[in-house]
Amino acid sequence: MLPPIPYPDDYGVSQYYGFLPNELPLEILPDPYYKRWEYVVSNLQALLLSKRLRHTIESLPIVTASRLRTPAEWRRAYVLLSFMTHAYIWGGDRPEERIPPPISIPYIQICNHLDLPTVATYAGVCLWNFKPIFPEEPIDSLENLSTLATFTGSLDESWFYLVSVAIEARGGPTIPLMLHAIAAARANDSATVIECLQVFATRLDELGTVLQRMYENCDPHVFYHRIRPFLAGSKNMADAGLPNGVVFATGAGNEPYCQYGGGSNAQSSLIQFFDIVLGIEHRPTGSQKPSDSSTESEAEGPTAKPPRHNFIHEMRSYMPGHHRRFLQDVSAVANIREYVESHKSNRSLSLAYDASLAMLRSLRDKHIQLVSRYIIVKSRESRSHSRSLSPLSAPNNQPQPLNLASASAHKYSGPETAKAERRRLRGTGGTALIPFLKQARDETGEPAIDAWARRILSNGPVDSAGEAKGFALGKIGEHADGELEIVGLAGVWKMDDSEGGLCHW
Ligand code: HEM
Ligand SMILES: N[C@@H](CC(=O)c1ccccc1NC=O)C(=O)O
Repeated sequence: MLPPIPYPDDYGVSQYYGFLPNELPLEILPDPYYKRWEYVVSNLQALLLSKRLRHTIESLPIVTASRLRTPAEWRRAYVLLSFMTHAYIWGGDRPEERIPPPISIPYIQICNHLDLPTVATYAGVCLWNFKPIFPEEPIDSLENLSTLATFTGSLDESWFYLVSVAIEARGGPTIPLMLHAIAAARANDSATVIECLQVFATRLDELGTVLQRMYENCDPHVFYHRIRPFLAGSKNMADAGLPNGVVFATGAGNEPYCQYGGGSNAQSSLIQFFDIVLGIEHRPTGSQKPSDSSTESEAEGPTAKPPRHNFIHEMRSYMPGHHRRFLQDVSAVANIREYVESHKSNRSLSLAYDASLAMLRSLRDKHIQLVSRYIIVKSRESRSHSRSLSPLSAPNNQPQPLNLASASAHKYSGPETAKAERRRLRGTGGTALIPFLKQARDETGEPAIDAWARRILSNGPVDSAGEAKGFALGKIGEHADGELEIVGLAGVWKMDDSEGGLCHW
């Protein structure tokens, strides 16, 4: 018996808005018991700039989660506590590692309830932190979206979150669409699978267009120096002044240090849903695609290495529990890749599938460009700027603040070492940025390459013009020395007999 195809409503996933809540986020908690949280968050920017934020939070009366009622209230409370916690940690001259009881106590309760870690995740800053400008109009357009909470009060920060909200809203309808495709593949209804894949590819293409609207209102300088520092977590933050992580002090005594990665769009269940339905596998960062023979020995041999860090999978533990379980259950039924591979002669099916892969890959390409402009370029600029200032030219010759949020995204301490730069160029989860993102992009094209490789091996590769026979997305050519080369979605592949066939070049 095949497992049932998950029904989105059972997991708090909307048929229309996907992982955005079906009911709009609350703009305010209705119970006046929580009014002080609301006051603090609505004045966050002023409290931060005037350096009154920490004292204000320390002086709050302790209120617990006991009066939260509806799911929307729990989500609003998570947003409020996430913003307060990050403002508290990063909103001073130095980061503060001890979170005081007025926020620790309710934050732990709320996160337990929602099955989330005690850190500002993508759900807290994006999914549950928006409102439509005109409530009767659709939320899948940036023109109709506004944010609820921000650290800086800037349009740049709002826009940074809202681009993701618009992507989630525009991508939401692909969830029922692709679940329908899974059901159609089960029923061997290839015409429906093709139709769904075609609509899916078009939608993915639209999401790329929305992604590129980031440049319109989010300035890379503001992002890198003013916004990003507040989104940092407590993991790998020694350079920023949190060598051990943070402690959520509840008054019980002996509370442990904990370390969590900061917010990241890698925590978006929607993007992971795309990978899952298309059968895209993401390997641990830095590991090659195993050949059939090497898998076994790697897993079981006497010199078996411990499994490597798989950042994308780890990010599922930063998703709300319901969403994480939805992805798990969709993984158990995802059959499209297998269906396409077992119907190789159906060219329309392969084309529609490969087009979806190509669109998702192109989304990742656009994203890499965004990361270069918003992080890599900005971080290099800061480095050359700090080189041009000698440490002795600092005002009053005082040690410079370690704080990520008030100064810039890395500490000022004179010329930076190569090691420090490498560290800084890691994402919120400590991944070596560009290689990680490029690997994720390349893995997106792999199922298409696999399908080509198999077809080539069984059918013979090229026609007289050196073009692939009927392959839309790759070109196959023969070099003068007789070597076969395929320029595919994921790069260049060559036939190498010593490697046992087609291999990535
Ligand atoms: C200025 C805007 C953005 C910047 C600077 C940025 C930066 C990053 C960074 C540094 C990572 C590496 C993982 C980490 O450490 O967090 C990442 C991952 C990721 N980002 Fe973004 N991001 C931005 C916007 C977006 C948006 C709007 C999307 C929505 C499609 C997105 C989707 C992803 C995904 C899916 C990953 C995981 C890697 C993958 O699956 O390819 N990002 N981003
Ligand atoms: N990973 C990004 C941060 C990031 O993408 C992000 C963080 C919190 C909420 C949303 C995010 N992404 C895009 O809207 C960074 O390292 O700067």
